[in-house]
Amino acid sequence: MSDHVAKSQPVLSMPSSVPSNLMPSSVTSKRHPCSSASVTYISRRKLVEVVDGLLGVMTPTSTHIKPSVHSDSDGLSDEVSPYKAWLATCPSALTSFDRIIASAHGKKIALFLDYDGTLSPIVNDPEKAFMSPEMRVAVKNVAKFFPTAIVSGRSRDKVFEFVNLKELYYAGSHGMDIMLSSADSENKTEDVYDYSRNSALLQDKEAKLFQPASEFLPMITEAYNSLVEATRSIKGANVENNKFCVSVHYRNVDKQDWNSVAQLVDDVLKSFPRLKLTTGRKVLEVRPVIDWDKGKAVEFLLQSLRLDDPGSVLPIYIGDDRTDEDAFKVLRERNCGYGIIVSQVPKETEAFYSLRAPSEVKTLDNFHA
Ligand SMILES: O=P(O)(O)OC[C@H]1O[C@H](O[C@H]2O[C@H](CO)[C@@H](O)[C@H](O)[C@H]2O)[C@H](O)[C@@H](O)[C@@H]1O
Repeated sequence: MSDHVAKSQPVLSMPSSVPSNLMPSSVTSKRHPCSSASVTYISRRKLVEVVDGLLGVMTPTSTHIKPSVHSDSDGLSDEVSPYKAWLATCPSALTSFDRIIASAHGKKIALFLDYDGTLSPIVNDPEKAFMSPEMRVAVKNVAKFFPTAIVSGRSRDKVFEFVNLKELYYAGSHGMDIMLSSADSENKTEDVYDYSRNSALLQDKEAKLFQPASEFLPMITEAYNSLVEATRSIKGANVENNKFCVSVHYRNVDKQDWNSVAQLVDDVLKSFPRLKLTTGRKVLEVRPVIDWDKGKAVEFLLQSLRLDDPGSVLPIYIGDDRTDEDAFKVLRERNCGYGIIVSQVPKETEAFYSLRAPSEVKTLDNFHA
């Protein structure tokens, strides 16, 4: 898909949680048009139905979820598997369903979803990481009840192309490209931001875009070109431009060349002291040195959408990767809501709960709005 966002969208005012080094001097924060207007209070029964769907918990007649003895254990019996031991510290969100529902009682849920490895299974070709139609229906249904945001390392356009649901909020480039509007809010004009940050850009009726690394765009493009050139000779290496960050994939590279990829990337970065390197699932991520990550993006979204009262909102973030740990940590430190890690193997994590695979994240079959 092309750009699903009008090119002239204004840049958002930053809420007070934004670090002062990223805060422009003349920001005025006001109620955002997409604030709690789009949030629906729902009954406990409905909440159970929705979260039940979200977590893929099946009704007694359902056959979608396999029993908890897992085929991908280390070959030991289930009683002694490291996975089972890990579940003691990071329990399955499926078996903890009642507890999650109990903590959501009387609150709105705000849902944050990573994309790769969470909504779509990990595949060799990043261009083919499609989300299943069933998953799309599931997310669509959940978003009818909960404000729902996708928080991805992909470019915002790319992840929108995959998810293709206008009713969601999207944060691309690991949260460095946030669009704060959904289809629901697009026609609303009654709540208007004070666009005091940049009068040239902010005369529009709706503030929608927040891009804390916008000044890095030319540098990222330059780094992308250098990385493509530098890794050209490595068979299977693939460089992906995620707008405010760059992914260098080595999933399809012969294992003996992995070090060469890392070395080449490191060499390129020597010319870009304002870019840093992080790692993901068989991917090296090059991004600006600014203090911004998925955790900050979640805080920003909660505050901008007026969902930052822990007494009335329960944020839930589901993700599978290291970059999602920043968001898990924020929820843990704020003592509000839960991180849910998607993993088939034990991992050190800040998440409270776990799910084994996107198939367990999927909601929908038993969801009835
Ligand atoms: O934050 P996410 O939405 O999880 O994005 C993180 C990275 O995901 C993608 O790479 C990963 O998934 C690919 C497709 O399954 C897989 O081939 C790759 O090995 C994984 O690292 C995406 O391509 C990256 O740009 C994202 O940064």
